[in-house]
Amino acid sequence: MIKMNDITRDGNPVLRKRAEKATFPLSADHKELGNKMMEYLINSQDPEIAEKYKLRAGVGLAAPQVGVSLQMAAVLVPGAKDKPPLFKEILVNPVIVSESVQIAALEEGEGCLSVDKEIPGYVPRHDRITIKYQTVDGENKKIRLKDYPAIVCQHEIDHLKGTLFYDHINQKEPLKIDDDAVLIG
Ligand SMILES: CC(C)(C)[C@H](NC(=O)Nc1cc(F)cc(F)c1)C(=O)N(CC(=O)NO)CC1CCCC1
Ligand SMILES: [Zn+2]
Repeated sequence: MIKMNDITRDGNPVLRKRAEKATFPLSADHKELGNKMMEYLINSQDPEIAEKYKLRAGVGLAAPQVGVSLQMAAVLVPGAKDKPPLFKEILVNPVIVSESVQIAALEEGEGCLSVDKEIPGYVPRHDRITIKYQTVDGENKKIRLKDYPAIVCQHEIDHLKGTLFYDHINQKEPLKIDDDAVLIG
């Protein structure tokens, strides 16, 4: 199982590389990697397992964060208690094909499993996006996302381009954001 010490941290060049496109059919190793990344998210959201293995509760994990420069990311956005997840998918070769003019940001700012320090500030993103991606079985999908799931997917797709969340923060005025930006609580 993936544990915290398997997660690459800021400073590791793999986090700043543009990840390689995955080719199909996916190798057994790449399929396994996707499942392991999703398993991390599931484990990390289980209070007992997270406590036992000291896992940070994660909603998304991109392959470069486990040292593999491949265009693949697992996303697991939990739903309300005892409800199914809002969004659960392993995205292969994801591409944002359209994005709203409307800007959105998490009210609390963002963190990252690969960044150990807190970096305050709004991370401006798009409130709604349309993503095209392939599943691990090579099926082509096109989905529209908004609000928190959209933020998570933008954060993960950034990792595949070597971008980290704080690259988007206004260094001079971290808490400055468009007046009409949607703040997601
Ligand atoms: C960095 C960390 C704080 C661990 C962040 N989790 C999070 O924001 N809260 C969270 C965790 C849950 F399990 C369930 C839940 F609803 C909320 C996170 O997983 N990521 C993913 C990451 O680092 N991917 O590379 C950072 C988030 C910041 C904005 C979107 C993803
Ligand atoms: Zn991250």
